[in-house]
Amino acid sequence: MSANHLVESLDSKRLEGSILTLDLSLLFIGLLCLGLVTLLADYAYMLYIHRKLPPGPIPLPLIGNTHLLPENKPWIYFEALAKQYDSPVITFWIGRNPTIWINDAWAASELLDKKAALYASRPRMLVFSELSGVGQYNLVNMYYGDRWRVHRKLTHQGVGLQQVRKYRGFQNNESQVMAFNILHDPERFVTHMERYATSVVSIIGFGRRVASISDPLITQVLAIMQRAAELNVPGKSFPMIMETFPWLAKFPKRIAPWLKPFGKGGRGSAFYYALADEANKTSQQEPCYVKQLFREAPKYNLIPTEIASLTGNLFGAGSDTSSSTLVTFALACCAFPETLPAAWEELDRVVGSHRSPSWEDEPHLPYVKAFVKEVFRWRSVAIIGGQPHSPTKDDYWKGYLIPKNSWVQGNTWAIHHNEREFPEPDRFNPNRFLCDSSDSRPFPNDKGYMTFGWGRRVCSGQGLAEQGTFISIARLLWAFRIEKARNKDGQEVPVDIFAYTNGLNMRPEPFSCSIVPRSEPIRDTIVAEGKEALLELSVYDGETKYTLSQFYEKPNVG
Ligand code: HEM
Repeated sequence: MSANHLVESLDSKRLEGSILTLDLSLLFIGLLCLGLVTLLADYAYMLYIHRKLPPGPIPLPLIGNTHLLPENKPWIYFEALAKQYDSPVITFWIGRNPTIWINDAWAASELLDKKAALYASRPRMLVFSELSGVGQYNLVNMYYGDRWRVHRKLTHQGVGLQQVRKYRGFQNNESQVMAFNILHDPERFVTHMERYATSVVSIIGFGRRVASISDPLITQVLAIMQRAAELNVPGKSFPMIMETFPWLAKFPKRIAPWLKPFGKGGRGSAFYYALADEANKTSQQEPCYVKQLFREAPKYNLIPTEIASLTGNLFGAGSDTSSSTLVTFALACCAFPETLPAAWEELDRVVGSHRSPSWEDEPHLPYVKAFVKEVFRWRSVAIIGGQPHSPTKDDYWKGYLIPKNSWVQGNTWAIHHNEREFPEPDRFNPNRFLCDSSDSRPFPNDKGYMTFGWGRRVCSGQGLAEQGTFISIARLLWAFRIEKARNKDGQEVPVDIFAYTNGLNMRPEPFSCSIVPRSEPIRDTIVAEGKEALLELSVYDGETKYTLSQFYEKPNVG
């Protein structure tokens, strides 16, 4: 090759290189422009829709309003937004999705109760439903439709209003055992409340009681439920940030460490199915919910994951909620001792010392009933009304659009915190629920609270929870003086009525209190009734060979 040829060939290589670089730059610029145009078009659409929706902060492209979310307790922030925009119904964009927050009882009733059929569905819930692995196999998450109807019907066969009266015997016994345990071990009152609530649903589901506070159903399952509830509150950290950026969930798990906490999904299903199958084969009890489910399974083509979710929901939806409500009751007693003498007077007059309250006493205990309602209202456990509802077609509220399939959440905190219905809302005041009291105000439903949700998705276990909460609070009020603890110097240890967990189901942060029987005759009655209750409950004694930890590495049950 001559020197000339060499120079020419070098030049042509350089030229080719330059053309390639130019091509790549053009491609890059082209893609950038396309991306920018798409982003602008998408943002223009967001702003266009935003104008039609209930008021709320202007969304940013892609992230919507997510950056505005507080680290903790967003329900307080949404309550403030409703005041700022002077509208009980507001819009808050989670990423590119507008979510609608209802902050007032009348608007909630108008939309979710009066238009129950329209708002009977759930929206897409990436974190709570899809990544958890059970999604549309669980009643709690299901879109409205035939399968939801089947699950709702089956759940009612277990804990519907007709059924729960039959459970009064063992529910009362378990509550007597709770009082007996608290008498002997008052420091661990929270654990005894958890055992009580878990045991009641365990007897219903599996015909087996939870006798010990170290039972894995309490130490493992309840702990995981509480953690899951904390993770599923709208927020800007993991995992909820994936509701803002759903594409983050599309990575293969081996290269996406943020998806690791979701494991293989469905291990809870495998555990609950194993418990159900075991109880179906071994339990001697009737009625026993799992036996009924296995009998109905062929008729409704229930797959194992569905059997697992129907039984698992008793624990997932029923035990933490019920026990947290009782912990709130204890906190209210400590913080508002002035509300107790009226309850004691009523209980002493109607019940006396030689027996504890029964359901037959209920009509004669109006103040205690009002006390229970105020516990449900004051610090409602499902603080944002459980899972969101979703309209099955476009709807309008005061001319504002509520789009089909959108995320519509009742903010129970704001609803129960409204000065108009509940003056001085942070003050625990049972008189609000006495109809002849000057503290009582109009409310859109007869119960006077919205603790159990709305419309067709109203809590399936409401009857069981209300029945159990009444008998337990009546008994604990009758049995004990529940007061602030005292330090070494005899001074009261203050309690903080705002120190609550950040979960979807909230409960008071740990606090110490003093729990002593109100009199010697009452102490004797607690002991006698507790021992008798244990004897009566012994028919439900039993063991399981399964714990949740055995299922950590096992796949879904199909
Ligand atoms: C104090 C106790 C309880 C409270 C405060 C409570 C509250 C709630 C709330 C607010 C909802 C959502 C309602 C809605 O979407 O409008 C709900 C749903 C549900 N609850 Fe409860 N609950 C309690 C106890 C129970 C118990 C004991 C069970 C069963 C044993 C249960 C089973 C369910 C189920 C299955 C759903 C889903 C219903 C559906 O989506 O169709 N809950 N609960």
